[in-house]
Amino acid sequence: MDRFIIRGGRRLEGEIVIGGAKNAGLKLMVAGLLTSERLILSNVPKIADIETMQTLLRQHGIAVEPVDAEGRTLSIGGPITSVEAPYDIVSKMRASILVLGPLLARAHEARVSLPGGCAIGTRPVDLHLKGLETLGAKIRLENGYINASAPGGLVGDRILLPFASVGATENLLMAATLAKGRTEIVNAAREPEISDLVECLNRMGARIAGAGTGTLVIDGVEALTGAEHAIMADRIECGTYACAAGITGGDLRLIGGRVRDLGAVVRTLEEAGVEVLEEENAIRVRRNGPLKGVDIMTEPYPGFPTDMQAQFMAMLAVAEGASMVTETIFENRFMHVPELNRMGARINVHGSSAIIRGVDHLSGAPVMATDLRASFSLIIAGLGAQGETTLSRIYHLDRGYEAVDRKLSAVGADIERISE
Ligand SMILES: CC(=O)N[C@H]1[C@@H](OP(=O)(O)OP(=O)(O)OC[C@H]2O[C@@H](n3ccc(=O)[nH]c3=O)[C@H](O)[C@@H]2O)O[C@H](CO)[C@@H](O)[C@@H]1O
Ligand SMILES: C=C(OP(=O)(O)O)C(=O)O
Repeated sequence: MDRFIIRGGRRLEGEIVIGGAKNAGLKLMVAGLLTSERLILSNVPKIADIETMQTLLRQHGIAVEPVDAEGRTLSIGGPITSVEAPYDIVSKMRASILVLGPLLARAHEARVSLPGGCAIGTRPVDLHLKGLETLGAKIRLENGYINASAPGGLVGDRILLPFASVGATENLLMAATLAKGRTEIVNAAREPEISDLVECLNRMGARIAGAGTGTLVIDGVEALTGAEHAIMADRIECGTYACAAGITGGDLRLIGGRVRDLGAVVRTLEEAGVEVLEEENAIRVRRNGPLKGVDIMTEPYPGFPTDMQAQFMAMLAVAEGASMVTETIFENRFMHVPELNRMGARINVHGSSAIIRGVDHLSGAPVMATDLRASFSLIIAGLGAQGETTLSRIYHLDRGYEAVDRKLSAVGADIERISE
């Protein structure tokens, strides 16, 4: 298993190109299930989850072919030959559940493995299922699979989500594009990745209004066409490198990053003493003064994203004063805390909140990654620490971050990937 060795204490300076967003790209690929024509996606990141999604789409009979030599533009489309999403793929990547709505909408049936929980929480999919039932689907759970059918096709209706779930909004939104009549999703999630998906679906001929607001109105159409779409830049990758600049007192230009996508992250960086400057097609982040403790509460967009919580915690471990981080989205997203404490951090968890008492410095240690963002929080800690940190189980990181060692080395970090 590969691992990273990080020798900390180097200031990061220079430019990092932010890749296409994992959490937009995966859903945009799934949108390829909604048409028999070709969907051409560019700015595709080279990460393991995108590979897994290619495997899943091919399992459904959909062709996924690179258009350029590097495979950063993909052509997706074709007839659906299987409506089954098997356990071995879904258990690898929870976003696989998003094929359920599109399969039902186009093929009128689906058999999708239940995803189960993961390291950060139990993560039920009840809102996806209830919403699809509202659109007329018959759903039966059997042998760990969701068996769903809508022989006459889905029919539009009003769906009130009790919580603004990102995945449920996306599943229902895609399903509704081919339903008969009008669907209204109330209390829809407003994450920028959903707006990116809506933009692409509308290019494919869907009729969706309200992107970026809490109410999506979808007028179903007979069929969707092919289209071309560039995946938005990854706001979480952008925020992650901003924390790396923050802990090292660095100065980074994050190419492709957009302030408007970062929501509450910008204000929180500034409160912590990291300056954020908007430039043309880039964000510049730098820190000259001390890091200061801040309080954070994770919330749906435009609030502070749960996917940035672990990275901020690593940075705040060496801030002046205390910080309180409250996690409201997932019930078990503090797995990085014991590892950060092994590096000298002083963090106590009480229920859904963590108190971080800033220490003078962290010290390198062997640590273990538990999930995607937790992995990067340990890299951030390692970059700011004295001495050497070895991070193992980095397959979690490979799910969602491309070329971490290359990007960080190019801006002055001492980081090495050891392949075994
Ligand atoms: C691939 C992808 O885009 N993943 C993102 C997506 O995950 P995902 O789409 O799974 O996140 P949701 O917004 O659906 O989940 C948020 C909370 O709602 C709960 N819930 C969700 C659905 C449901 O049917 N029932 C239910 O109880 C979940 O268990 C969780 O506690 O949004 C999360 C919240 O911004 C991010 O952290 C993930 O990175
Ligand atoms: C939690 C994440 O992803 P997923 O929903 O795919 O587990 C994430 O991107 O931080």
